[in-house]
Amino acid sequence: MAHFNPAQAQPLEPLLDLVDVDITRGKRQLLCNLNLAFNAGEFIALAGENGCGKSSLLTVLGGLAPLEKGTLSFNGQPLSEISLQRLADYRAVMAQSASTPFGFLVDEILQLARHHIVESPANRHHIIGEIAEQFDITHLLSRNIQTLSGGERQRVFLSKAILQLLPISSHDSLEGKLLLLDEPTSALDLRHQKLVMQQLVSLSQQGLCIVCVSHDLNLISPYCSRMILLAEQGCIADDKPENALTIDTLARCYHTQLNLIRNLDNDVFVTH
Ligand SMILES: Nc1ncnc2c1ncn2[C@@H]1O[C@H](COP(=O)(O)OP(=O)(O)OP(=O)(O)O)[C@@H](O)[C@H]1O
Repeated sequence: MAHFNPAQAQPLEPLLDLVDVDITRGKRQLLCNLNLAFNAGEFIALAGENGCGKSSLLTVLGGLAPLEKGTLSFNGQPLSEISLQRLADYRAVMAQSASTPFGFLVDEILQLARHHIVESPANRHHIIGEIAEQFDITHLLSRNIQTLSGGERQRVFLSKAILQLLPISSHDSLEGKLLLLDEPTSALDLRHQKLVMQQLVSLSQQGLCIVCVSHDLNLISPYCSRMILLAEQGCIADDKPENALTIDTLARCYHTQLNLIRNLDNDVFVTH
């Protein structure tokens, strides 16, 4: 896969540009006058307390919910003007409780992810096989999705979202594409948490922009390139994780006293 170097890239505009956006759900204004820009090759963690609007923001970023106020452009074009069919080539979303009401086989679900891509069956089989190996689901390919454990299912739906975006040729870059993940590691054991984080870093190094909602700050901090903390109806920190996470931002986010430990590499760890 082509290697993407963000330092060499000189994008004229961000991949995703959010200007003065409000998000309201029911009678509650969740986010107000939000301004954010996301670029190719970034791995961005999105954190904040329960109910602050992370999933709602993700659905807006993915073009799955209309904008009430503000503008949102994707690759320089208003997101609302891009058809869902075309959007499927450029952005994939993994919802918090991704599931299916039908008893598909895992392999069938992964094949569905590439239905919009014109490629040979052999190519499709090869790419699915590679991703299945990377996310440790090869042994699950012939299983009924409804019989899988929570963590197994989570790895299948994460693989599906990634397969939707992978180019036909491994020589093509993932630059210009966006992966939106809502708590993709919440059901994973330690080995699979680490495996998923390493794979996400690798994909972002190939140019993919990843926005990942997570409550597990200690898991994601050493891997993400940027951390956004949502609180007080907006973004209260947007920086490298070691700068975004402070006693003050954590207290504003979670309304409780938390402690921070820094290691020699300046990685930060949050403790109670
Ligand atoms: N359709 C809806 N109607 C009314 N309220 C809604 C609707 N959708 C979401 N909400 C409310 O909006 C708030 C934000 O929800 P959202 O799912 O975005 O939060 P979140 O930050 O992702 O939370 P969590 O960490 O618990 O996943 C919540 O209080 C939720 O109850």
